[in-house]
Amino acid sequence: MVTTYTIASGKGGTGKTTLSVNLGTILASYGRETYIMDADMGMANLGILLGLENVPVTLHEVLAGKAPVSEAIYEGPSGVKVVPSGISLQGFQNADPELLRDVMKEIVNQCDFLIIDAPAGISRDGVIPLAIADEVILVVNPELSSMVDALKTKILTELIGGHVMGAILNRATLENTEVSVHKIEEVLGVKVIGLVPEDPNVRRSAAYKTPIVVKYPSSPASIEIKKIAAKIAGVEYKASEVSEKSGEKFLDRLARSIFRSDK
Ligand SMILES: Nc1ncnc2c1ncn2[C@@H]1O[C@H](COP(=O)(O)OP(=O)(O)OP(=O)(O)O)[C@@H](O)[C@H]1O
Repeated sequence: MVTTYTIASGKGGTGKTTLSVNLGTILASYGRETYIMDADMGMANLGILLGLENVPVTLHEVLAGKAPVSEAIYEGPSGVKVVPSGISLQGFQNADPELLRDVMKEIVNQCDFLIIDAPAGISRDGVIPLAIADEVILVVNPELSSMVDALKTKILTELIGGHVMGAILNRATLENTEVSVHKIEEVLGVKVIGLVPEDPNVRRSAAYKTPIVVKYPSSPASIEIKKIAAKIAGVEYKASEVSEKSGEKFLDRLARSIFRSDK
């Protein structure tokens, strides 16, 4: 069974951390033992999104050989386990990304799912998460530049022996979408496994240091993230609330506009 997913993109700011935190939270809510690990060690913000920015031990200390991974595991919403990276530059400099594989192996032994939030770009610490995951999921924004960077990341992943499972189109809107799903699938050569709309509640929930799927579970982005998590877990997604069902009507319109054929 696939257990380790790296959420990557190439371009920065596409929504990797947001999706890692929220997918991890939903997978944990299914009662599956789920870990989220912040491999974006230079620009760590997974811990910040969950209010864990001041914890004493992080992945930095683990990768510097100063602490066992068991001391860097914290409990998040729905019982998801979180391994944050530290926010200090010194901590980043002391961390050896080569040890990431060993840390991952230790975690994989105790979980159903491990979600790795990868850094942007193709630095050494960015390449390792692409190689060690069972599957890489690319996060793409509806812009050509984002698609080009995702393509580079896909090529790199395959060069180093990794595998890309699919792409998530994040921050999709009805109005400004430079690329359709068809185009993304054609260019990247992978399936689009989800379409997450631009949603102001993503930022609002970040301000509350709470995943949107917890703070605003019926918001359009939450609904789509739940559908993606259901696909990953191999369970059927069921809209649970009336507001969730009405949110789906908007999402249907969005999907129709973005799935348009532009061959
Ligand atoms: N679907 C969305 N709707 C609205 N805002 C979003 C959405 N997804 C992400 N954002 C916002 O975009 C910004 C970048 O998101 P995030 O930090 O998750 O990206 P990232 O890819 O992890 O960034 P980095 O490459 O810097 O680590 C954040 O301010 C976040 O709130």
